[in-house]
Amino acid sequence: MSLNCLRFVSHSLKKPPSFHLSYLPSSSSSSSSTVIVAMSYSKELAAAKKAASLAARLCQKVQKALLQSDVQSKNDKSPVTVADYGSQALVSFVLQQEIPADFSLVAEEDSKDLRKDGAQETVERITKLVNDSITSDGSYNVTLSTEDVLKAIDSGRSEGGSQGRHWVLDPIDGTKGFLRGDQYAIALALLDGGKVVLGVLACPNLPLTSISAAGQLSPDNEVGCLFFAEVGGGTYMQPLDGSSAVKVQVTAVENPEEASFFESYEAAHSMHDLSSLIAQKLGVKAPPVRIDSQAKYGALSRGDGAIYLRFPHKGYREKIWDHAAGCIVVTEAGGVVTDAAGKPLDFSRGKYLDLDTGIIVTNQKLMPLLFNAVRESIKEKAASL
Ligand SMILES: Nc1ncnc2c1ncn2[C@@H]1O[C@H](COP(=O)(O)O)[C@@H](O)[C@H]1OP(=O)(O)O
Ligand SMILES: [Mg+2]
Repeated sequence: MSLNCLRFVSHSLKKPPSFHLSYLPSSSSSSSSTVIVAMSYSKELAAAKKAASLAARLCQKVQKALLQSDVQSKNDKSPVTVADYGSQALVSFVLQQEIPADFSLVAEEDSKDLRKDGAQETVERITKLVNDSITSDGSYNVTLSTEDVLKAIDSGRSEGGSQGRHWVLDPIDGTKGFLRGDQYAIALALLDGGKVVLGVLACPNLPLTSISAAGQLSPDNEVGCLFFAEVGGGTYMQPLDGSSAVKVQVTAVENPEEASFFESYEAAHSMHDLSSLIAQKLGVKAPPVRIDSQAKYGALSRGDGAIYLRFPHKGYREKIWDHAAGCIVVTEAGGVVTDAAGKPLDFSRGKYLDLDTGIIVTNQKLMPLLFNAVRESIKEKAASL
């Protein structure tokens, strides 16, 4: 049991902020009293924030160079490859330094392609980026070799599951957005016993103030948000540069006519025609706000929009790293995240989410209306095929 796990016995305990309560059988076999274990994940949360912020800085550096480069190299996918692996290596390194015990990481990348002939130069670029990030932070007096970096990437090979603790990482969520110069996120969560207990979303290009319904950024708008949430502790947002955090809440909008909705920028990732039908049924007036990555969950958690609709095309299987951090960021801000059948997302079954058709997100008041509109629209769409 971790050091930051507090144990006490109570019959009328109120849930304290930032603590997650779970019930265990009493350690005394003769007693029938209930022992309540209050878990604080503050050390893990601090490590996750540090890891995601450093990875965001690494990604920003690569994206800046990419956007300044000529047209030909903009068509080249290698910058995102380098940033993706670099981000995973860095997050893995920081987490292992900060929380070494029982380390387990479920992450999107592995080093297979990097160990192939011809990849040496890429591995060296990644290693340099990671070492530059470690040096600029100043807390770790080490220089990683290329093999250290490959090993750090490969430590993300865990399968997750319902037992124990597992970090869950998408090192760059929204690679298409990253290449376009738009939104992307570094998404990191912790599972404990199959439940998401903390989540951090670093969104380097998300404005600090609400994004407009048109999704347009004003040129003087400062960007770079870090959202973080711990079970029972609410959701907070702070600038990625580290200044103080503010508590955020999903919108209180109850009238769908006043709601706006988020969906994927990429039509290949979510059926825009289905979300348009749902919005029409609900009476939503605003046009969809299309942005890449789990930045959608972050924006929703602070009330920029009221609804997030995600309906991948047939056959696509959702991965846990694409939703774990976003899900807790929204639920701790008062929102609800379910699949299209109204069931909560189950992160305990390994790398994949086993869900019905799609993911819908909104506040508690709007969910019943949204759920009905989703069911009707899915039926209508199926009947028209
Ligand atoms: N065909 C697909 N349908 C749905 N999601 C997809 C598909 N292909 C990739 N994705 C994933 O969607 C996420 C981005 O969603 P959005 O467009 O809403 O930002 C990424 O994690 C991306 O995975 P990957 O990270 O492997 O590219
Ligand atoms: Mg992703």
